[in-house]
Amino acid sequence: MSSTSVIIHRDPDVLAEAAAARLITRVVDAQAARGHASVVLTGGRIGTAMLAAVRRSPAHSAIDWPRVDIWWGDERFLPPGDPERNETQARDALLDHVPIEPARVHPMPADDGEFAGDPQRAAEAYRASLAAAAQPSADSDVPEFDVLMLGVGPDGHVASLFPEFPALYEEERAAVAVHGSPKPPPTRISLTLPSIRSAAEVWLTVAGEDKAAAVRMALSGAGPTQIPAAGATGRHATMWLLDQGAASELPPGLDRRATA
Ligand SMILES: O=C(O)[C@H](O)[C@@H](O)[C@H](O)[C@H](O)COP(=O)(O)O
Repeated sequence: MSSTSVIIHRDPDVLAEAAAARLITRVVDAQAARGHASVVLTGGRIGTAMLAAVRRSPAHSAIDWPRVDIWWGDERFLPPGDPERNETQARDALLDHVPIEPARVHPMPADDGEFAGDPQRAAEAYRASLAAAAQPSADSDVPEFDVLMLGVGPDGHVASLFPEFPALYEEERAAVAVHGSPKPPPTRISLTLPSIRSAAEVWLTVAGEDKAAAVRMALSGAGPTQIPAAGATGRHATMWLLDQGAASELPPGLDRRATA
């Protein structure tokens, strides 16, 4: 049975720091329990700010970084090293500053080499990477993700799953190419809802009043086709980590303030 928690922080900076502390603790606990940890990163401002907060935290040394696997929930299909790529921003914010094993960082392919101009083939390759890392006994085509991080757009999108887009209806493939994204750049690769839902915990980290309506709808029963964030639930836990702006339209009873 999955639980849903809503935790509200004063502002985006406190949200990023608090989410970073929560992530450090969750990774340390996962490593204590099963010897390693598998984390799925998100792009976007708050997702990247959170990674920078992990880097700044002295507690990040409590993580056994060589035993962490890093995946992505989505990626902008751009050339390697493009500053707009989620991988580039995650490396700048955190991954290039911790002793992580390069082979355990699994970026989605860039628009380059054998994948140049072919996001479908890039998505296929990422599906193969996910499947190769899946536990044979788990009868799954993705690894056991301990924490899957997501940002949320004003339209309720998560990863690169946008309202009414075909990728939302994908029930088989773990990752797909997305064309015509309303959020630039237009071509992306994204995990699908079944992959997202396979994670033990899904954390939706959301800041800003422009997201308040999407947050309200997602937590008030909207369907995932209209509000994809509504479909982003974890097997054991779904955590909505919000700042006061993103929480400003929450219905009564869903309003649990973590800080004044
Ligand atoms: O590649 C991306 O753009 C992200 O994965 C996307 O899903 C992002 O998380 C949301 O759009 C929220 O972005 P902000 O936190 O910047 O509002």
